[in-house]
Amino acid sequence: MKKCMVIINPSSGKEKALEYEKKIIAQLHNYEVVMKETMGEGDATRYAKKACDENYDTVILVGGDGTLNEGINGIAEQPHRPVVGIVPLGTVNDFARALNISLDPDEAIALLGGRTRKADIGKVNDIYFTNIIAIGSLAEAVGEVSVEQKTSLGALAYLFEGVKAAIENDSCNIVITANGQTYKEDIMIFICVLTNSVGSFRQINEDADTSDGLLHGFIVKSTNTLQVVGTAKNLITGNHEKDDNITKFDAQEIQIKADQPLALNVDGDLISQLPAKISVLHNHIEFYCNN
Ligand SMILES: Nc1ncnc2c1ncn2[C@@H]1O[C@H](COP(=O)(O)OP(=O)(O)OP(=O)(O)O)[C@@H](O)[C@H]1O
Repeated sequence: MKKCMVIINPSSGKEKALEYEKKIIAQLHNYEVVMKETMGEGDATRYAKKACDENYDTVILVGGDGTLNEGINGIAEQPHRPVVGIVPLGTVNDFARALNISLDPDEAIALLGGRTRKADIGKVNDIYFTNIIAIGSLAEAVGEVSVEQKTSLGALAYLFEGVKAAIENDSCNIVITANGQTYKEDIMIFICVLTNSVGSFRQINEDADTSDGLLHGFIVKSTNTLQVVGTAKNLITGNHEKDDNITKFDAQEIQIKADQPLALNVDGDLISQLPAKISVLHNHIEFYCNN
């Protein structure tokens, strides 16, 4: 019988994640299912790695983008990589959106065990990511949103922190190298994205596909308070070309350094620091999805 490990973060989904346990087991009735509950940081990584070591066929990650990122970090390095299922219970769920997985948990559960598609996985230094790397004061502010804020405010928590950081407008100097070209910029934010869903905005990186083998980089220059709102709007609505403060490029590898200590926001959490080497692992993991 095929083996499936279900990794549930009970703190996600407004703390209702465990309610889906029975439905997942019913959906995967032809699998031997082992349930694991995370207690805190690193658990999803450890359980997912164990599933690879023990040749599980499938790993289901039940939680938000944080749980997904941790699970992928347990799988990406391993020679045997199970098919991954996602039950998205986060506030943003960018990767699930990009793979066309319903944000309705019941509909997402109905996809488990069905059609699959391979997707690219990003690597920054020795950490893996599914969706985004961000650098700059805005990226730091978003990374500092607490689990409690997200539980009570949902996506608004990100909006509050983002607006606060944009108004304070702390800039930083970074050097980015990609495709043999070097950009030395005073930035408000730099983002490197794999998919077409960025903080749930779908127009920023509309043409990207989860399996295009590319990193999509956006350098947003630091600007004066008057221009900040216009530039943010142009970024969000995909009007990059008409805004001199935004430079967009695609690459397979990006190197970034700075002369000051700068945190790296990886899939929504501050978990590393510059310097960074970012690369893409093409079609590296197979996911249950609707495509
Ligand atoms: N039992 C638990 N109680 C509290 N926190 C937990 C528990 N298990 C895991 N965590 C933590 O939850 C975080 C991940 O939460 P989640 O999956 O909701 O992602 P998220 O990044 O908060 O998602 P989103 O931003 O989309 O809401 C990780 O930091 C992890 O360490």
